[in-house]
Amino acid sequence: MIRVATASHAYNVLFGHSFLREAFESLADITRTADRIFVLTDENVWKAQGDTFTAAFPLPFEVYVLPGGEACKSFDQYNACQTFLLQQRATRKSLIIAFGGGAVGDLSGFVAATFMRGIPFIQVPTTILAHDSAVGGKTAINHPLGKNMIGAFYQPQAVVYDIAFLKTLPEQEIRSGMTEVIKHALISDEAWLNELMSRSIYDYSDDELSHHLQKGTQVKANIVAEDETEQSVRKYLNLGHTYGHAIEAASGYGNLSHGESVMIGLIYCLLLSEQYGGVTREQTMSVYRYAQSQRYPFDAVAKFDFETLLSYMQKDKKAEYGELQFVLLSKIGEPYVQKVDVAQCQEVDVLLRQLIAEGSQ
Ligand SMILES: NC(=O)c1ccc[n+]([C@@H]2O[C@H](COP(=O)([O-])OP(=O)(O)OC[C@H]3O[C@@H](n4cnc5c(N)ncnc54)[C@H](O)[C@@H]3O)[C@@H](O)[C@H]2O)c1
Ligand SMILES: O=C(O)C(=O)C[C@@H](O)[C@H](O)[C@H](O)COP(=O)(O)O
Ligand SMILES: [Zn+2]
Repeated sequence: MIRVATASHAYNVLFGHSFLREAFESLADITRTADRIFVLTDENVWKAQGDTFTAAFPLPFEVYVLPGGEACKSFDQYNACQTFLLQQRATRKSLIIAFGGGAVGDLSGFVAATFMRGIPFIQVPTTILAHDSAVGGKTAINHPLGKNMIGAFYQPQAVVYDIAFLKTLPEQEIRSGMTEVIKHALISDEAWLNELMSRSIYDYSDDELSHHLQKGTQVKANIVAEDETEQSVRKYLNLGHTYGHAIEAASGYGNLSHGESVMIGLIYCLLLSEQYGGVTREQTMSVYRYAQSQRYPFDAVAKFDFETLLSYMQKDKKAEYGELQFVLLSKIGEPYVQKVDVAQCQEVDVLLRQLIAEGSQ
């Protein structure tokens, strides 16, 4: 169990294998005050894991099934959830369960944050990536002009992480989720990064994966306990996301996964960090070569010109007074925030494209 003690609310992240029933029985203090329970999920999750959820969940519930993946983080789906809750006569005493990956979690959290000005919710993550998204209370939907542009900081009452749900994840989602694990290592611990890079992300046993997910969750829990609303150190969790979100948004939400896009952004940030005397080219290359060997889709960068990516980067939530801010590394494990001008941004974009072109020859 990991305790997440944010300024607004403290809660637990429970880890286990096939333990949904026990986990929810242990959360009776939270569930007993709920007049109704509404499970929000998406069609892929419900198809892959709905029967298991239904068999194990110990209380009566209604379910609302959203379109699969990133498509559910839209204004239309947000509105559809609110309509469903109103038609079902949900009240301020109702409880939402977000059963799915980061997309379902982000949308459901925002629905919970705003329905009747806020009702409780519990995260039940079903992806590797959601060791990150289910913790820390960033909830959001996308806008065509930018990723996660509309949202709220709103903490769950608890997170129930049942590793058994990960068994049906497709390869692309293993890759996507492991990016955030690697990000957590990059901002906290070089030895852990090297340990991760000594193995294929596709070969972990349940216990090994659970170990890395708990380490990642702990890194995140420590940071959000210090800075819930991203005034300072929480920005470090955004390593790779300025360029990564731009790639993700430019590719049309859902075409490149979040983690695949962020991995491209991580290499961009390592190249940028080099320019400030942080990491060495050798270190950048070892992460890049590792990511290539794990089939991250670096070729996608060639589909977008720098100006298109820049227009998205300029809407990044870390940008202040018209200036771009990147999270960089002074060394592996030591992040900091740096203002970067457009010319330098472009220079590094060129470097990244060169690296990718050389790598694909
Ligand atoms: N709030 C945060 O702090 C935070 C952190 C990181 C990422 N995010 C957000 O999370 C989202 C990405 O989350 P994600 O990677 O979990 O993607 P996702 O929720 O889109 O899930 C990925 C795909 O896998 C399917 N899926 C999920 N669980 C499955 C399972 N167990 N078996 C089979 N299929 C399954 C989904 O339907 C979807 O098609 C992005 O929108 C990103 O912006 C938020
Ligand atoms: O929790 C955070 O803080 C993060 O930045 C975690 C990121 O992995 C996540 O993708 C987050 O949603 C990005 O936030 P945004 O503020 O850039 O939309
Ligand atoms: Zn992310």
